[in-house]
Amino acid sequence: MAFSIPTISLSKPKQETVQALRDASLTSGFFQLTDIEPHVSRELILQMFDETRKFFQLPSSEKEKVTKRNHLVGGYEGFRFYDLAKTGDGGKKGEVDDEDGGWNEGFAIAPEWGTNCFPQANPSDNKMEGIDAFDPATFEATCKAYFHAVQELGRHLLSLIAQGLGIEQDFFEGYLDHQNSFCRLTHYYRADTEGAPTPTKVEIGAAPHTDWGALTLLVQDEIGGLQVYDRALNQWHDVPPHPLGTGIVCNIGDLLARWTNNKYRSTLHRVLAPKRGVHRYSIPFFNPGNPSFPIKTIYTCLAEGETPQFDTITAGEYITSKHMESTGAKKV
Ligand SMILES: O=C(O)CCC(=O)C(=O)O
Ligand SMILES: [Fe+2]
Repeated sequence: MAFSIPTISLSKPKQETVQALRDASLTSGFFQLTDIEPHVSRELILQMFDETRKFFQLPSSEKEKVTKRNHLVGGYEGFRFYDLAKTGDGGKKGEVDDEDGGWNEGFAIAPEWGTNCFPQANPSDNKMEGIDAFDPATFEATCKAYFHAVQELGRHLLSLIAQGLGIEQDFFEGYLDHQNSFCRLTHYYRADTEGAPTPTKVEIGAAPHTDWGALTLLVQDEIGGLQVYDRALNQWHDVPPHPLGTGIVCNIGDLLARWTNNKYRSTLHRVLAPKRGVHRYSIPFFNPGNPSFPIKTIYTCLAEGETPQFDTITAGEYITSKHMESTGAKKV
């Protein structure tokens, strides 16, 4: 079957959506959601992207004041904070120069982490010539509103996914009841340095990787660059952007693959760097979940006589190990 990333409308009858989510999870592991308006309004997405752009336009010295201290708090992550190529089979494909990955900077937000990860008001520092003024209070309020809207949509989708797996609708509630979900506002950029040699290999914004949690919900702007790996044809497949605010890209993460004995696909994906001088913004929402929740193969995912491919592990153990692989960070 040809590889495709299906579009799933949230305005269809529930049973149809449950089936469409199941089919997509079993095949590409990626789908594009449309008709999201009752859950996350277009206006809120546009506002969030506006705030994101203003934040990243701040001078580095301002952004660095809110640098992320460890993986349990939010904050700013400078260029090349993560080396996703180290987290799995992503870096081994030989298409990418080792030195040429990770042309992105990020800001991780999670209201549960408290407010001290957000920039504090300091009007004289937070203004740059020629660009819109950055107002920390508006930034924080928008981040929180956006986060809560996407978090609730994620919860809704996981209840539909549970139904598609033939298990109790609230199966994932225990995973979500103490969630460590976060959004990573992301800015992809590679300066257009005059006289720089023409790249001989693809330039990478985010190295090939799989996502670690249950389900990722991503809003990307209209620049494009996200690609998904088609194992059967051994080639990369573009995930075309929708007009900003009208769609959300979702993908199954490693924990759902483990829960389902690898039936639901945690698919390798990457982001090409935008053309030099072009800015790209995207905002993924990740839900790594309750750290003490056990990730044990779901009984409906084992045929008679089939054995689990993975040992039971807690969500926290898995996510922490991935975080450490990708950043070289010490356990906190
Ligand atoms: O920016 C994108 O399109 C995808 C980013 C991504 O895959 C990630 O942050 O895990
Ligand atoms: Fe990803």
